[in-house]
Amino acid sequence: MTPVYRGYDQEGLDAQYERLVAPDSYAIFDRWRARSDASAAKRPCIVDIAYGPSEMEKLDVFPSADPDGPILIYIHGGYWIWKDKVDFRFVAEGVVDAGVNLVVINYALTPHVTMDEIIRQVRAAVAFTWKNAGGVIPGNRNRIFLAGHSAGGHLTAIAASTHWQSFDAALPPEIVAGGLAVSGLYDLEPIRLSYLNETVGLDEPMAWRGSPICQTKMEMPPLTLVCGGGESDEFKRQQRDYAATLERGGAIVPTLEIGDLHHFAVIETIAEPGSELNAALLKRMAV
Ligand SMILES: N[C@@H](CC(=O)c1ccccc1NC=O)C(=O)O
Repeated sequence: MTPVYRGYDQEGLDAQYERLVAPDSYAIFDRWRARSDASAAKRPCIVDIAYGPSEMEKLDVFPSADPDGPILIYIHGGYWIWKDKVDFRFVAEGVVDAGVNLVVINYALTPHVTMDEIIRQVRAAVAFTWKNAGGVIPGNRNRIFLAGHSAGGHLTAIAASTHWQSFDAALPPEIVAGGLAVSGLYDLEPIRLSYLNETVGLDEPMAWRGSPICQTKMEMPPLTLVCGGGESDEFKRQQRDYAATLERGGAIVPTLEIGDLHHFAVIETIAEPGSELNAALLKRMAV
């Protein structure tokens, strides 16, 4: 065998970042969509607000009963290739009744755009939310939190490391109060070396620029990291290594590996009041 990354050969590395981790993956995706449709049908929802000029730069807002409550920006996963905000409206079930104003964002996908462009779009969504909080987006702009799963966990962490005044001189130094990343990718180098890169299209400098583990900043907003105990060794390794890197910088990083849940099971529990993941999220937002 020819080692490609950390002792894994190509097949071994690809297996660590497998597409469909559960035998019933497609049934799970159908259930997410059905729960999302039901969730949108039963509560107020403002859909497809443009946060930028391109087709995919749109977000949906689920207002809570507290227009001065926190704002949670949810960033969906799908290895930067698949999925859409409409698949993750079910997240509202876990947060809106607790007084959190939920924003679920879309972003363009690879190979149509580069990772650099996806990161720019997510940053633009966060900046738009800060500028419009208390206006078109209900909620308190001093309490903007980020959460995301998988590729969305990656985008949560990289957005948390943004130098906002370099991104947009009109912004203050910090506009994010904290974040929670579920099953995130914090190191893109193994992604660049895997089968995923045929579509994701990273080169070495872009993988480095886009890796949260390489891009921590001073005074990061506090992050909580969560994954399932049943995820692949690489997902668990990514979480451990990123937490250790942030902790070397002086941060306190609550870290959870939940039960034996797999990659798709863990995110579903975000919508269950009282679950470990839901409790960790509400705690991060102090609600
Ligand atoms: N591979 C799956 C999607 C996928 O990987 C995924 C879907 C939803 C949430 C997270 C995912 N994985 C990482 O971002 C598919 O083929 O649709």
